[in-house]
Order: sequence, then structure tokens, then C-alpha cells
Amino acid sequence: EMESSLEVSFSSSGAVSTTPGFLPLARSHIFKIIVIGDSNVGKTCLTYRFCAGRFPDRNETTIRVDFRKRAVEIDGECIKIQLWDTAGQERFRKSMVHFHNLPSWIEECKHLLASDIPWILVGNKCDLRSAIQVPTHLAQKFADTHSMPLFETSAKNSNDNDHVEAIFMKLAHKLKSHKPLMLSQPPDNGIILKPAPKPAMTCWC
Ligand SMILES: Nc1nc2c(ncn2[C@@H]2O[C@H](COP(=O)(O)OP(=O)(O)OP(=O)(O)O)[C@@H](O)[C@H]2O)c(=O)[nH]1
Repeated sequence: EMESSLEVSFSSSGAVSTTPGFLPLARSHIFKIIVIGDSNVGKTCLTYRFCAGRFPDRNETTIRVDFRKRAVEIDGECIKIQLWDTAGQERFRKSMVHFHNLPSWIEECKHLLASDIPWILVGNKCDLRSAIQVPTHLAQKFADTHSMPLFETSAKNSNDNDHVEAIFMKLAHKLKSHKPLMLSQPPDNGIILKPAPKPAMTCWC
């Protein structure tokens, strides 16, 4: 079946690494993307696909939240993308938030998160076209109503659809230009003298 999942994202950034002498060495941005949606829509597979580059051999239902990460380069800058793969099953997400279906997911997020967070809507499992659950025109209408871009993809086999890689990269670009949400995070072990204007980047990849 083709089902819809909802992704909402926010960013925080500005980590500055320092040497014991307190000189800033490197600065990198961390973008945190929360993936939410009903159970079984493919949140784990989508996040795995983006971070590991392939469809998982096997996976189990998510309990509370799993974290996946990947470093990418945007405009010559190393960006750390942290994906929060949340549990879709009611019994596993009780301690986090209470959601039921797409409109409820959105409503709940609006209460919990800042209003101007970039959102995108993703319909997954497009490789199962014959078992489509949500026609594109309806998904598009829903996305328009909630002012978010719609992507249709398959974590398993993107072929003619939006590619998982491109979707997350588009979101990362969107977050990069979304300066107001960026918060400065002091380093754990030092004093920030001042942010380096054009720091040398240290990439995890
Ligand atoms: N055919 C097909 N199957 C998919 C796709 N994405 C996920 N699946 C399958 O759908 C099932 C559920 O995928 P998950 O990624 O675990 O779903 P989830 O949304 O993370 O589920 P919860 O952890 O319960 O919230 C698994 O059997 C996957 O193999 C896809 O794009 N195409």
C-alpha cells in the first residue's frame, strides 16, 4: 500500500569546537529533522535510506525514537544532519506525543514546536502504485492546505519518483536558509572567544 508520512523539521546550529587553549578550530551546523507519521508508513526505511544509502535488509518497529545521522556538504559547508525517526505505534510513543493521523500529527506539532519551522509532506511506497492509498491530487490538496511541499517517493525503489536523497537534501537547503531558527550552542569544554568567520570544516563523513 502507499501511505503518507509527515516530516517536520527544525534546526539548531552554531557548535564551535575549541582546543585546550580555547581557540576556535571548527564550526559546524547541526540540522535536526523529526520524521513523524503513522506506524508502518516507512519512516525508518526513509531515514535509513538517506543515511545508509540503501533499503534496510530488515527492520523492526521503532520504540520511542531512533537517531540516524549523516554529514553532507552544502555551499562548501559541512552540515551534520540528525534524523529523529519517531515511533508511529501508539503504545511506543505514549511518552513522547499523542498523534493519530495526518491532521492530528500537524495539529500536535503546531502546539509543540515553533510555528515557522520548515515542513515537508512525504508520501512513501510509490513502488506499490497498484495498491495506492492516497491519490496524488488529494495529497497535493492536503499539502497546499497546510502550506508544505509534497514529495512522493519510495524508500525501496525511487525510480520515477522523487528520490529520498533529493528530498532530504532539499530540506537541508531549506534549513540552511532558515537563519532565524539557528541557535548558538556553546562548546562543552571551552570558552568561545568569537565565532571564526570562515572556519576550517571538519566533516564526519
Ligand atoms: N514496498 C515498500 N515497502 C516499504 C517502503 N518503505 C517501507 N516499507 C516497508 O514497510 C514496512 C514498515 O516500514 P518502517 O520503515 O518500519 O515503518 P515505520 O513508519 O518506521 O513504522 P513504525 O516504526 O511502527 O513507526 C516494512 O515492512 C518496510 O519494509 C517502500 O518504499 N516500499
